[in-house]
Parts: sequence; C-alpha cells; structure tokens
Amino acid sequence: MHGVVCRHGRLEAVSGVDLDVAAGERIALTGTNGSGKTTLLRAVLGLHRQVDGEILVGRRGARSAAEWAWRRRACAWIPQRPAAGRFPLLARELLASSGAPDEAAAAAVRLGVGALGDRPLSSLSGGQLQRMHLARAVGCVAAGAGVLLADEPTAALDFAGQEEAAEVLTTLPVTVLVVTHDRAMAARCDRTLEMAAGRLREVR
Ligand SMILES: Nc1ncnc2c1ncn2[C@@H]1O[C@H](COP(=O)(O)OP(=O)(O)OP(=O)(O)O)[C@@H](O)[C@H]1O
Repeated sequence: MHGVVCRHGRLEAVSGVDLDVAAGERIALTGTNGSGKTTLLRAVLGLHRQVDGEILVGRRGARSAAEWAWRRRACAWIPQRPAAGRFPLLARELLASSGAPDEAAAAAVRLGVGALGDRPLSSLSGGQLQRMHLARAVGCVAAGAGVLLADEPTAALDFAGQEEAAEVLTTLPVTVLVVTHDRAMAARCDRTLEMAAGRLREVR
C-alpha cells in the first residue's frame, strides 16, 4: 500500500497509509474504535471505492473487472459483522461458496459447527455464524486464496473459541492481515500495527 487515503464522503477515514507486507507474513492491526481499520481492509478487498493511492496484492492492482475478480479470489475475507442475509441461505451453502466445500466443512467440524450445515444462517448465534465464516475462509484458502483479511474474527467467540480461531487463522499457509482487539491473537502474529485517527504506526 502506498499513500492510501480512504474517504467516507467528506470524512477522511484513512490518511496516507504506506505498508509493505511480505508473502506469508501475519500482521495484527489494532487501534481505537473508528480509527479506520475496517475501512482499510475493505479498501484492500475492493469493497470501499473512495480510495486514492495504490493497493497492490501479489503486485496486481484492482482497476479492471478482471483484476478485481482476481483480487476477490486471492483474498479470503472474514467480515466484522457477518450478515446472515435476507433469504434463507443454509450454512453449508455458505461453506460451499468458498470454492472448496469439503475443506470448509472439515474446518466447520474442527470449529465445533459441523452439525449446523443444514441450518439457515439467520438461525445461527453470533458466535456460530463467526465460526462458520472462519470455516468458509479456510475453504477459500484451500481453493487458492493466498491472503486472509479478517475483521475482528474472534469478537463474538467464547474463550475456547477465541483460542481455536486464533490457532486456525495463524497456522494457515497464507499472508494474514487481521483486525483484532485480542492480545493473544496479536501475540501470535509477526507484527502488530496500530491505527489512530486514520494513521498507521508499527508497535511491534
Ligand atoms: N458507511 C460509512 N459512512 C460514513 N462514515 C463511515 C462509514 N463507515 C465508517 N465510517 C466512519 O469512518 C471512520 C472509520 O471507521 P472504521 O469502521 O473504518 O473504523 P474501525 O477502526 O474499524 O472501528 P472499530 O474498531 O470500531 O470497528 C469512523 O469515523 C466511522 O464513523
């Protein structure tokens, strides 16, 4: 990322971020509420469009439709507030959308939600839904994603779940950028960066 600025209308949420992440590196992104972490992750994914500066993943931009499609495949994404959706998508359909249904289903078993595959997502608890999205991300990695972007992936989990999720996330053979307020998760990463008022600094 070079000189990345993200706006929400007139509000500058991310200000001049420069960051190089090596392949396979695990980065924890911490910082105060409203400091721009989610906005930055969504910009990397191409979900936030009011962006200046340059964001490359695997040396590729995301300007053309083809590049954008590649970016979405290259990056597994665990959203902060996973939406259950308005229509009754089943949990196993979410897992299958990873591109590697068997691997995602196996991860769901490991994460304790393997028996919930036939349930509509809207019927899952917040923690169960977060575990299901984590399992989907494991499937995305099995299907070829080389980067995992995770936005507070353990926020809704119980203590045991936080440890399991941190173990799963930080042992995947991919580059990880995880927004977290969980010190144990941050400790498992190679570097910790902190955001404050849209600016990024390295703390570890
Ligand atoms: N859709 C939006 N429209 C307008 N402003 C927004 C929107 N989304 C976020 N913002 C603002 O942008 C700033 C950065 O928000 P962002 O969600 O990126 O912060 P964050 O660091 O992820 O916060 P948290 O730790 O609370 O999740 C905040 O001031 C927020 O109010």
